Amino acid sequence: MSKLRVAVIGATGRIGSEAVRAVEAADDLELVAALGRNDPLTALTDAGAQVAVELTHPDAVMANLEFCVRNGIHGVVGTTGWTEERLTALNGWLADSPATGVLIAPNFSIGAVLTMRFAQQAARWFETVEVIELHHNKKADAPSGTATRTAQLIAAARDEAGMPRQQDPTTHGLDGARGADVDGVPVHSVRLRGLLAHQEVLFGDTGETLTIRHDSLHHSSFMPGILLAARKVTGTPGLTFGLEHFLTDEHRPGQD
Ligand SMILES: NC(=O)C1=CN([C@@H]2O[C@H](COP(=O)(O)OP(=O)(O)OC[C@H]3O[C@@H](n4cnc5c(N)ncnc54)[C@H](OP(=O)(O)O)[C@@H]3O)[C@@H](O)[C@H]2O)C=CC1
Ligand SMILES: O=C(O)C1=N[C@H](C(=O)O)C[C@H](O)C1
Repeated sequence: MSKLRVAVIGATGRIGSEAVRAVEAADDLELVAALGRNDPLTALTDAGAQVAVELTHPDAVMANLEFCVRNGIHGVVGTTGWTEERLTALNGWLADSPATGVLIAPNFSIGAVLTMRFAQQAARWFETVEVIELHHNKKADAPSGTATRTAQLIAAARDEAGMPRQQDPTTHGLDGARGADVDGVPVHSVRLRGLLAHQEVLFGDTGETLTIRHDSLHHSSFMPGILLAARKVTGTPGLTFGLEHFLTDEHRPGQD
């Protein structure tokens, strides 16, 4: 059987370099291009890439994806910085290329996907909730894409349950002391040398708290999700947001 032809954009980066190794090690995938900042996107079409794994920077991702979609190359996207406006632009390109699929994953690690799921479940049972995300000190964006998505999912679950916005009685404080407001959920960002990617979702109600914590200790935590997405995206036209949509029981440990 012929191998799926995969390219990595952002191949010199922290996660991109790990993705290059993971694709090279996969029996059913062939790494056909590994692009750094100065490489032309035409290297993707020249190499006949079927899937491009995009792991760059919020400033670069849109141009890269526009090129991919317009050339019928499926996208697996880990880069952060997604807004409604950006998603609308991407959906416009996809409408002109209906056979092409793009998966955007705020987080490729199974633990982070489950954290978001559990947080959604807990959201309707606690009056108050805050998110703390902790990352390495070279990270370009804050809050993290994962924390933003987590807060959005919590807010949606609260809305669905008819819960009011949280009240914040703080009247005195320094700017930023209460974090960023994502749909009414405070999100706090820590940047610390030595960390990689971590998140706590804290719920509180009368006399009790619940903390859901996830730690990515190595970039290898993201690789099974990236490989799964590369394999599935070719058969999933249009935009998919969140790795959870690609996960099935067959991907559990010991199922192969
Ligand atoms: N969804 C997920 O599970 C994960 C997502 N991420 C996200 O992936 C992205 C990359 O993270 P990370 O690897 O830590 O970042 P790095 O800075 O280590 O790597 C970024 C890569 O993109 C390239 N790049 C940066 N800016 C540009 C630009 N303007 N044009 C073209 N190429 C550019 C860099 O080239 P150069 O080396 O020359 O600067 C490098 O190859 C971030 O958005 C991060 O949040 C990260 C981990 C997991
Ligand atoms: O920059 C990182 O490192 C990470 N970025 C993603 C995010 O912003 O959520 C995913 C993970 O947290 C690692």
